[in-house]
Amino acid sequence: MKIQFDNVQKTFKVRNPAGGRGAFSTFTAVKDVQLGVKDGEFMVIVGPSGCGKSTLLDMLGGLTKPSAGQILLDGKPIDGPGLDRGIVFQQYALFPWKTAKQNIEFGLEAKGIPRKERSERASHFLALVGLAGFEQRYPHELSGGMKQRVAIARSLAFDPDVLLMDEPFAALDAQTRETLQSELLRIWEQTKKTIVFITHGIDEAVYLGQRVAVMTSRPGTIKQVIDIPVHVNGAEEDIRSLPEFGELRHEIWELLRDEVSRAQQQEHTKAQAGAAVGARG
Ligand SMILES: Nc1ncnc2c1ncn2[C@@H]1O[C@H](COP(=O)(O)OP(=O)(O)OP(=O)(O)O)[C@@H](O)[C@H]1O
Repeated sequence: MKIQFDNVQKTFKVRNPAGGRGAFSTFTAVKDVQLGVKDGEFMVIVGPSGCGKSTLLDMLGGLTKPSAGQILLDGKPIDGPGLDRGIVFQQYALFPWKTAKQNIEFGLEAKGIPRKERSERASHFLALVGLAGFEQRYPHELSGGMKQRVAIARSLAFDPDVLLMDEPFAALDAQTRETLQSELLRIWEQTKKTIVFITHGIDEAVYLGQRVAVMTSRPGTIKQVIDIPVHVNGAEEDIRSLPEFGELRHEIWELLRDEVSRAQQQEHTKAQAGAAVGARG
């Protein structure tokens, strides 16, 4: 396995609603997460809001550590961020004062890559994401979709083994999102990267993933992993209208439906408890 989540748990210390000194308790965001991702695999993680998807990805990126269990990358426990993993977030995080090309070159410079190679690599990856001819544009001169393409090109230019994507297309309009989804599949086929992609979107999960891991709501854990047959998962135009696509979408929707209502119930109970505390205080 390229990546192995081994009984991973993450807890946070949170303030109690009643307040006061020492009024902290432990909140379990994810627990018992057991999941393997194969080398070169496109794994999608889908789950209700707040179930711990970003927490899992942050731990994979080495931005935070598991409270229990471990995450292995190539058999070694992850111990902080590294250039072997590239992260693409929902927000583009580009430097506004640098052009598209300079945004990519900047990271490569920090990696010690010579000027000529930096320039070649930046142009190559901008072309790969469909932005040839836009090298000299500043972020404010690019659309949301284009900015996200630059962010993806920047991650790829580092040549990481693994690409971690946290709802990268969530802020885009539907048409741009679909275009970028099919481009991402094309790029994945060309580069053979291992991709872990997080989303709320069921269609997006079925369209992109070779496997889709469905999470439970609080505490987040893996409820089921669904295999997506090769012919359903592909860059061809009308894959979304295949009956199998609809069946898989429905299967995941049903798995999620119970979780979403459970999460809503939890919110409701929490709100009532908060109101009771407020009334007492
Ligand atoms: N630093 C933190 N301190 C306390 N609680 C946190 C912290 N980070 C996340 N959480 C809690 O952990 C849970 C999981 O959060 P996370 O952001 O991973 O969920 P998510 O599935 O990515 O949500 P969404 O889909 O809404 O982005 C949430 O209930 C959140 O409030």
